[in-house]
Amino acid sequence: MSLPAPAERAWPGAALPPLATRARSAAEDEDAPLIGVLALQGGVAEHVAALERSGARTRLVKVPEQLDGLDGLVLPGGESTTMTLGIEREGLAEPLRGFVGSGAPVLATCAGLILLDRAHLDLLPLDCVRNAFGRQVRSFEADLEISGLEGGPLRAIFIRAPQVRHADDAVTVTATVDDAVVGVRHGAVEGYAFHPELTGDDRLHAAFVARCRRA
Ligand SMILES: NC(=O)CC[C@H](N)C(=O)O
Repeated sequence: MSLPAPAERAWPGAALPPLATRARSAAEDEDAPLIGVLALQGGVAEHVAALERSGARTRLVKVPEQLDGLDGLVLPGGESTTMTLGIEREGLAEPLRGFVGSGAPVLATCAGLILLDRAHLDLLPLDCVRNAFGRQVRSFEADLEISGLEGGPLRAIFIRAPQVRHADDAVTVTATVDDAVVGVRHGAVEGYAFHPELTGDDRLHAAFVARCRRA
C-alpha cells in the first residue's frame, strides 16, 4: 500500500462546544455504559462526541477519583509528553495502572497508546516508536482493514503517529500499514496509532461501547 501525500490537518476541536457542555449532555439512559475519557490534553471532545453518538454516557477524567465506577476508559491522542506530565502532576499513574490492570475495557489512540507502552505506564508488553512515519510524512490518511471490525475498511487518520514494535506474542496485531503495526489488542485493551474519532465513522467506538456494556 502506498501512502497518500502528506497533509497537515488542524485539530477540529475548536469547532466543538466547550467540554463541560458536552459532558453534561451525555445520554440520560441509565443503562448506558459510563465511559471515561482521560482529559489532561489532546483530542478529548472528539472522543466524547463519538462515544455519545454510540450510546454511551461519558465522564472527563482529570483526577483519580473520576475513575471510580467507570465501565471503560478512553486514552485519547495528543502529546504523550504533556499527558505524562499531567499524569504525574495529578497522581494518576497508579490509579490508571489499577484500572487497566483490573481488566476493564480500554480504548487507546495514538498518544494514548504510547502512554501504555513499556517506557511509560508499562501496561502493554510492547514499545511505541513516536513520530515513526518520519518527518516528511507526518500526517496521512489510509483505508485500513481492522481485524474483527465488520463493514469494510476504516478510514484512518495518522497525525505524527507512532508505530508498535517488539510486541510480545500475547499481543494480537489488528491493523498494519505498509507492514508497520498500527492496531493491537491485549486482554481488554485495544490500541490504535491513528485517530478513529476524527472521521465520523463510529464503528470502532460503537464496538467499544458494546464491549463496555457487556463487561
Ligand atoms: N496524534 C498523536 O497523538 C501524536 C502523538 C505524538 N506524536 C506523541 O508522541 O505524543
